[in-house]
Amino acid sequence: MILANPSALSSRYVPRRLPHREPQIERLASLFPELPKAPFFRVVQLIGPTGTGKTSTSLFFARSVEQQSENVSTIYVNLKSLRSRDADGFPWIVYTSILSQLGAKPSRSLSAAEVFMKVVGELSRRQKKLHLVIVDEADELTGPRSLQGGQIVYNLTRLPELGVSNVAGVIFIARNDDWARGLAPEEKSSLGALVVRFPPYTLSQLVDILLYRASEALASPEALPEPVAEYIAEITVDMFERDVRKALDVLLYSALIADKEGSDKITRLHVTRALAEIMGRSYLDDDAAKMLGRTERIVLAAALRAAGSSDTIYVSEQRVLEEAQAICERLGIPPLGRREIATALQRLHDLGYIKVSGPLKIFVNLVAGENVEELLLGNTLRKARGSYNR
Ligand SMILES: Nc1ncnc2c1ncn2[C@@H]1O[C@H](COP(=O)(O)OP(=O)(O)OP(=O)(O)O)[C@@H](O)[C@H]1O
Repeated sequence: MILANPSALSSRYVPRRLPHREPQIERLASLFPELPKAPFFRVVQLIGPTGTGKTSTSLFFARSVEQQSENVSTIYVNLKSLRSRDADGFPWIVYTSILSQLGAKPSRSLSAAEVFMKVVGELSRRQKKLHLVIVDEADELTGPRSLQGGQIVYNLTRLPELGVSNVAGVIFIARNDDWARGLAPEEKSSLGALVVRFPPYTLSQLVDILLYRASEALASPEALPEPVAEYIAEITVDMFERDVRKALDVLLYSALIADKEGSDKITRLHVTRALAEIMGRSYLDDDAAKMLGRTERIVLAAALRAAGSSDTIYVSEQRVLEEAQAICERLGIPPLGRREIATALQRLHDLGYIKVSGPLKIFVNLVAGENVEELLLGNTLRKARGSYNR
């Protein structure tokens, strides 16, 4: 089996190394220089788009501090997974989650404010321990939740003022700076200005990360040839806004497909098939086909033909153009102009049948039955024959 250690590709797994996140880890360490000894309370924000390693970096840092001293203990809350529809109930759930991580039993009869005071009491009671609080998906806190919702940011950032001396700090993780804009003014000011930024990974960084993660999860390094890792990285840049989580999902699915086939390595074809599964391709039926104009039908049929005869997931605009002219010739109609084809491609992109990432990269995001050409071109063909017969 290629996939020797699938859990090493799971989203909860924090790897032993985080290539290309060394600067962020060092910056975090520099913001908490006293750890794992005496605490000096700090509030830090980790900001960056999806899949840039924010959560992993925070947990990696926490783990390295915990390894230096058994007195250090991390409290991690993910606000998305605790999300509650009831804004008033939300802080109660958050404080309750913190309380249970401190080993105390929450009680339903307490209000959110009372549970928070219990958290303060528990922290003060555990003087031998030094805590680091990580609040992930902090974007969930903005707006009414922060104001009506028990002022979670306000409370957590004022722990020292409440007499808690054994919390080293709170790390808030969010996707962009806007999250703080929705906070109440007093909460915003308590956040301070310590921000660690997470820029999206570059293509070559994605390749490095894929090869490293594959080395932990796959049976041998040969199971993921470098050109295939580059191919996954390219797809991640073009289609998934450089989100490394998506790259790892494609790697995991590709490895599963390769294993099912009994292959000893992952190929581009496995990646292509994995991608189709992940993207949940659209399905073209009769009704959907009726919504398309004649040029769009011809161009879509051309893109499907080009994709069918290609060994990569992309086709170029030039290949679509050649196929489209061949179809026009067969239909006995004048060839389509470049501009006409470009407009049709844009509309097909807007409808989600294809994804255009430049003239060389058109991905056909469509599953079609065997009769797809009849579905797309049947009418045009019959009309063309009719006018020919007349
Ligand atoms: N530099 C890296 N090296 C190895 N794996 C990484 C690296 N960065 C991220 N990953 C992996 O990518 C996945 C997503 O990372 P993580 O959850 O840390 O991103 P995030 O920025 O917090 O995303 P989100 O904003 O969606 O929560 C995880 O499985 C993580 O282990």
